[in-house]
Amino acid sequence: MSEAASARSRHSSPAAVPLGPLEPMLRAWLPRQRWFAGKGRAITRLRLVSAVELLPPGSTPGLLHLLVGVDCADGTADCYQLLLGVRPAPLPPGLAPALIGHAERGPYAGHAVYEGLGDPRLAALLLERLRAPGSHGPLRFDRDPDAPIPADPAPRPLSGEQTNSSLIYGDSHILKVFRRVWPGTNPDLELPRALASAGCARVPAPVAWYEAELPAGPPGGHRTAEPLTLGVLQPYLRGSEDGWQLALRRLAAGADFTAEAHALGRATAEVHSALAAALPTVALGPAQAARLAAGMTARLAATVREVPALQPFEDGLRGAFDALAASRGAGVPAQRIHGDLHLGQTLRTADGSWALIDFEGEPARPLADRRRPEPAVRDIAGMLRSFDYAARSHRPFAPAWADACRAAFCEGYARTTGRDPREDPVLLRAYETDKAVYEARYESRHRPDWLHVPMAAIRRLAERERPARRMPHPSPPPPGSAAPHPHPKPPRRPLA
Ligand SMILES: Nc1ncnc2c1ncn2[C@@H]1O[C@H](COP(=O)(O)OP(=O)(O)O)[C@@H](O)[C@H]1O
Ligand SMILES: O=P(O)(O)O[C@H]1O[C@H](CO)[C@@H](O[C@H]2O[C@H](CO)[C@@H](O)[C@H](O)[C@H]2O)[C@H](O)[C@H]1O
Repeated sequence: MSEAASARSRHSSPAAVPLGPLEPMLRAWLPRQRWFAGKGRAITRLRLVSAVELLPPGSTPGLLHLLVGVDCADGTADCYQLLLGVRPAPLPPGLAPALIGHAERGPYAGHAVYEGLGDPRLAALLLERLRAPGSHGPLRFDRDPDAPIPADPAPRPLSGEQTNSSLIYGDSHILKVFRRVWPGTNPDLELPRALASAGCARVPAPVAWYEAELPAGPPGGHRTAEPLTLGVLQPYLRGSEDGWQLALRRLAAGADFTAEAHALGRATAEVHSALAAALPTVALGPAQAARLAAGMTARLAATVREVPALQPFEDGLRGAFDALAASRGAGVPAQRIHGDLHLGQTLRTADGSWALIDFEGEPARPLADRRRPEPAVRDIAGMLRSFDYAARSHRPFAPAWADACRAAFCEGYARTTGRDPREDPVLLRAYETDKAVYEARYESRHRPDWLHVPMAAIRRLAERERPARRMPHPSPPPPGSAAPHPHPKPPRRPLA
């Protein structure tokens, strides 16, 4: 792309860049975006944190990279990454759906401003930047020098529900553009890089990435020189299907999923073992267990305020967290984990193996929390909840299917690590409860029609029943990581 090759970039200081004319259109557009986290909160102010023209002023199209601070009436302040295309109005028909608005004054007067990722020319320019690393104002583009990136593959935006925005390039690579950004390396770059260095092939290895260095830090963050991770390019696993879609297809066909769940348990265990070997681990003692339980309890209280349907169950749910604090941690290892593991974060690849993706952690949690070591059971609880989600999205609800998958997943996990997660029932129940509470808030904010799914789990988890009765008792752990293990059988009793 000749434009890209010859492009200069211009970094303007916040004071010099007029967000003013763009502000009204962005105020209207931002809350409509799937990735906008401030839904339901009134925006009080937009602030320009950084602006870089990635093509020389006057280029057609122009590409404006913005970091925009969004202040809300409830006192929250987030920072979002926007890539805006700028062209003289009107937009070509193919770009019409990407329109954000028309600038009436300022340097872009008479221009249409649109979602730049929807423009193949601008998407191609972004890849060029990643192919030829270097700095553009506060933006720094990096790549793994040993990993080839093809020139000019056709880009297309990934459709579907997403926390961020992704572009697929010629079916060979996928670029995730983070939307809400924080100071500090995003675990979705940090952990896959660590896993790649450790030789773990279960996770696509980042081949290029870009960051921003803002000496003053963005709004809502500390004043820090820590870079903000903005995007990661990784190989696209062509012909793969995500675990959620696969599970739903199996359910619709009345088919078993336990072999896949078992293999998924093994894949998860492999990733956990590699992360534990590559990055620091700590043993959970009384103070850490109390801190974890306090965090879960606080999250429950905050969620009850936001989702009143939870209120009748609050005491029962809190019991799971009290039990965690009372367990005093028991020396359980805490390590870096995936942090938001569910079926939609798994890909069954063309060769039939499982890969894990999206190590960002729960998008609503502060980055510092997400980068803290935690018991691996947190991920296991996430996946167990996901089997329940799948079974509940099927009519009629298929509890035995979910139970069998949950048991198979734990057995697969145990086969690789030698420890069955069900041997830690207090921890597992606390994490499952915390996840269901998170899901209630997530669904009430993003997909109210789905709220009944976590609510069903909440009713079950709030019963003050002994946790050991929740899942079939594990078979004795195999005497070594490589020990053969019989194929999992469905439990006799449904869990729901
Ligand atoms: N390496 C990959 N190969 C193939 N598809 C991928 C890959 N990474 C992500 N995807 C697809 O993109 C979707 C969104 O990716 P994800 O990392 O979960 O983004 P987000 O954080 O925005 O939710 C996934 O559900 C999956 O379908
Ligand atoms: O966007 P992410 O994939 O990072 O994760 C968020 O969205 C998920 C939904 O898309 C949400 O997952 C919940 O719904 C799934 C079914 O759509 C289900 O498999 C998960 O178990 C359930 O938690 C996830 O919690 C949220 O962080």
